[in-house]
Amino acid sequence: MIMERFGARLSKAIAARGSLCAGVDPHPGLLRAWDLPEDATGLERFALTATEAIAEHVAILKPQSAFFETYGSKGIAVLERVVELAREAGALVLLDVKRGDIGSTMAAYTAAYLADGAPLAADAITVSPYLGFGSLEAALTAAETSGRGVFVLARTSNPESAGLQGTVTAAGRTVAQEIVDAVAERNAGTAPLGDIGVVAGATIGRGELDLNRLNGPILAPGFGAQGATAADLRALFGAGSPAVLAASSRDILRHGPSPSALREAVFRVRDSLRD
Ligand SMILES: O=c1ccn([C@@H]2O[C@H](COP(=O)(O)O)[C@@H](O)[C@H]2O)c(=O)[nH]1
Repeated sequence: MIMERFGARLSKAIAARGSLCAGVDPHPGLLRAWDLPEDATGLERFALTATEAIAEHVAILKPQSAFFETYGSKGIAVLERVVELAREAGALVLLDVKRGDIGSTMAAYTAAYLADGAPLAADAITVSPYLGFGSLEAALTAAETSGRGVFVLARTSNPESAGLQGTVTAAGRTVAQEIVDAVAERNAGTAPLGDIGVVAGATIGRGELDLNRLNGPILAPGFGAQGATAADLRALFGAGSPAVLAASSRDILRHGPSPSALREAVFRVRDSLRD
C-alpha cells in the first residue's frame, strides 16, 4: 500500500505534536554522563531509553546514524530497533545520514533508506547536494513516489559552512540559495506541503536565505546545544514558514537517563516553540 505523501504526513504530525524534531545522538560523553559503558550495550541502553521516553511526544525523531555506525553491525542493529520503536510510538523518523554520491551510488543509498521493506527504511533522510543537485535524483524520486521525504543540506548550522555554502555563484545567488531554489522548483504545486525539505541552521544570519517559495519543510538544527533559541528561530523563519522543525539533541539528552526528566525536557522545549 502506498503511503500518503510525506509533506502531508509531516503537516499532520506537526499539528498534533508540535514542531520539535528530537535527536537521538548517543555521544560517548553522554553515555559516560548516563553511567553507561562506551560499547554496544551502553549504546543500546541509551538509545532505547531515549526513544521510549521521547518518541511518543514528538512529531519526528532524528537518530544520528554516525553514533550508531561507530559500533559496527551491533550499532546498526540498535538503530533498526530505534526506527521500529519510534514508529510504534507514532513518530515519524528522519534518519540523519547526510548521504551524497554519484547518481548510481545514490541509487544504492536510496534502496537502503527509502525503499519499502529495507531494514533501515525511514520516513525521511538527510542528503548532501555537494556532488550536484542532479546526483540526488534517485533519492528525490523514490521519496516522492513512496510517501517519504528528503532533507537537502542548504546552509548548515556549523560555523565552517559559510565559506562554501555562502559563496556567490555566477548566477548572483549563494550556493545555499541555489539549493533552496532547486528544492522549491521540485516542490512547486504540491499541497499541503512538498516532500523535499532543506536543512537551514538556526544559527545562520537573518536574511541569508529566501525561503518564501520553498513550499517544503525546513530542518533547523543548531537550536539548544549550538546556541540558537526559539526567538532566533522566529526571527529567522517567521510565521510564514509552514513547517520549521527545530532540531535539538544534546540539550534534551543531557537530562537522562531518567525517562521522566527526558520527557520534561521535551515538554519544556516543545512549549517554548509553541509560544
Ligand atoms: O546543519 C546541520 C545539520 C545537521 N546537524 C545535526 O543535528 C544534530 C544537532 O545536535 P545538537 O546536539 O542539538 O547540537 C546533530 O545530529 C548534527 O549532526 C547539525 O547540527 N547541523
